[in-house]
Amino acid sequence: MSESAPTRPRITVLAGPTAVGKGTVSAYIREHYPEVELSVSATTRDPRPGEVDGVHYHFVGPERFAQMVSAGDMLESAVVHGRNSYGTPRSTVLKAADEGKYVLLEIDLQGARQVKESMPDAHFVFLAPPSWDELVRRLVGRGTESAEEQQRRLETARIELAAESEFDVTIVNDDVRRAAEALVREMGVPTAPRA
Ligand SMILES: Nc1ncnc2c1ncn2[C@@H]1O[C@H](COP(=O)(O)OP(=O)(O)OP(=O)(O)O)[C@@H](O)[C@H]1O
Ligand SMILES: Nc1nc2c(ncn2[C@@H]2O[C@H](COP(=O)(O)O)[C@@H](O)[C@H]2O)c(=O)[nH]1
Repeated sequence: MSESAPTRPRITVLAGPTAVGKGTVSAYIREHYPEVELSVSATTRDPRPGEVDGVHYHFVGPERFAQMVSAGDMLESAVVHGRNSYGTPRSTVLKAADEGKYVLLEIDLQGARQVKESMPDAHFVFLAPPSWDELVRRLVGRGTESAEEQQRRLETARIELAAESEFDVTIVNDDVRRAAEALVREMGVPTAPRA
């Protein structure tokens, strides 16, 4: 019997409600799995303290963002929480995928739906909170948004939680390391037990 052909890594899309821990899980993967290519999105939102341009996001103005969209430079883009624009630069994602890298996109539900249209073979992972109360605790505890913005994000969160069944798999983020290790396994990244 002939050996089966090696499978190429699929692009993985990670979505989930605000403050569930997508960024925290991605940061764990950045630190522990440098072979994973984390897509760096463009956004019109202002940087939070500690966020680095080109690492966490490409921080751009609304005009530059609109130019990128109209030039077809975005794989997907959306206005998230009714306020700022976010988008995935197409060329870096496709180049990394062509090179056979494990690519991870951390994006919102609208973006995930757009990627599903253009790349139905991608792998769609939903990150869920242990409970609604814990989600609220994390959002408030992060302390990066005003009370008004927190309210807006929680309204979006209700919509995003209702869309969980659109995803291939759900990972509950009850523990960052456990959730991140589950995600890299879902991505097919070779893993070794870690101390
Ligand atoms: N497993 C966890 N247990 C406890 N706290 C967590 C866990 N994962 C993340 N957090 C905390 O929850 C807060 C929100 O996490 P994070 O910013 O990563 O969420 P996010 O999903 O990227 O949010 P957003 O969509 O709003 O950008 C942070 O303060 C983070 O430290
Ligand atoms: N559709 C897209 N959504 C994105 C992208 N990059 C991030 N996001 C999502 O936006 C919200 C808010 O992020 P925050 O950093 O302001 O808290 C969150 O759900 C992200 O996943 C993107 O390129 N496209």
